[in-house]
Amino acid sequence: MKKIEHILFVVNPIAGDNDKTELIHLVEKSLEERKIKLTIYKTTGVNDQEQIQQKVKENDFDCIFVAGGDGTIKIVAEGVLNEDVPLALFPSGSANGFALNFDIPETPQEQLEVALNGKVEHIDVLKINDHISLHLADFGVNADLIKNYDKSQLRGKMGYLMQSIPTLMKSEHPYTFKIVSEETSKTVEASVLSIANCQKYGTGACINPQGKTNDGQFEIIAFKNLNLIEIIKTFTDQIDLNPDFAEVLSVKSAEVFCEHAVSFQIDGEYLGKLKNVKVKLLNQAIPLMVPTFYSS
Ligand SMILES: Nc1ncnc2c1ncn2[C@@H]1O[C@H](COP(=O)(O)OP(=O)(O)OP(=O)(O)O)[C@@H](O)[C@H]1O
Repeated sequence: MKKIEHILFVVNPIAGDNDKTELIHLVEKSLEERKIKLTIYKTTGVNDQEQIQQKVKENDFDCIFVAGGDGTIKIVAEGVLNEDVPLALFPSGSANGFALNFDIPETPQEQLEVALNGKVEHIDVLKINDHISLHLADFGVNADLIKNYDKSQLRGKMGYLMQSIPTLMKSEHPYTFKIVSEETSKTVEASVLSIANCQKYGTGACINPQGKTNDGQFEIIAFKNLNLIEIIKTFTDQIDLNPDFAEVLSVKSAEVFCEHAVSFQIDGEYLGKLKNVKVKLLNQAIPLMVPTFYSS
């Protein structure tokens, strides 16, 4: 990586409902000591992607620091997809599932060390219909949960937990999906059909143990039932998913058709009920700062 001279720091002030003043001071002080120029952009929730794109076009940033949750990372990544500027993560949202996949450390000091002295990993990105997915998309019960979470007042993990039982009671799973790809064409019944670029959800559940974020492939995983024991196992260091619980397909592109419209979410954003999605992989499209010990 070339010498760092100018950094853009995108901060979502409301993400995770936590105060980011200390983090901003830490970054300001450290960069000043290193004589690195810093531009801070605080998101407003309106036209953030366009504003960030504009700043990136007008400046020659060497890295973009992002403080927020998965939603903020996505806004930034989508906006600078073709710019080849590495992103560095300061996870501070209520959902930080994407960062969890790259061993990003917990403290802001350590995160800053990765941002400045880590290594660059180029990661795959999925294009699903007209959207970008960095992390995990799915049809079914989890998308229903995200819809219900969005409508509720309670944020964070507790908000998800509170919605889980009512969601399970109301969802009409399992659903029937037809998956068509270069590699295969098959019909599956599933409660959740995941389209996975990464391994882990923000809860830490590893639903795609085979997933590598730079191998030019992604996984489609049909969770045939919501077996509690198997779900608990996804929180442990399991090697593989039980085939009676989940069927995994590794593909390079795919189209998914649903018998009836089913709830769908991408990276935590609910997109409504859909009958069909087309998925294309953009190989190693995003440069990301990761710890030097990280191995994909
Ligand atoms: N200043 C702001 N005021 C209100 N909304 C904002 C602001 N800045 C960004 N946003 C919105 O925050 C969302 C992204 O939040 P992000 O996912 O990063 O954090 P989060 O705490 O995990 O969020 P959530 O609890 O909704 O999952 C986007 O929808 C974005 O438009």
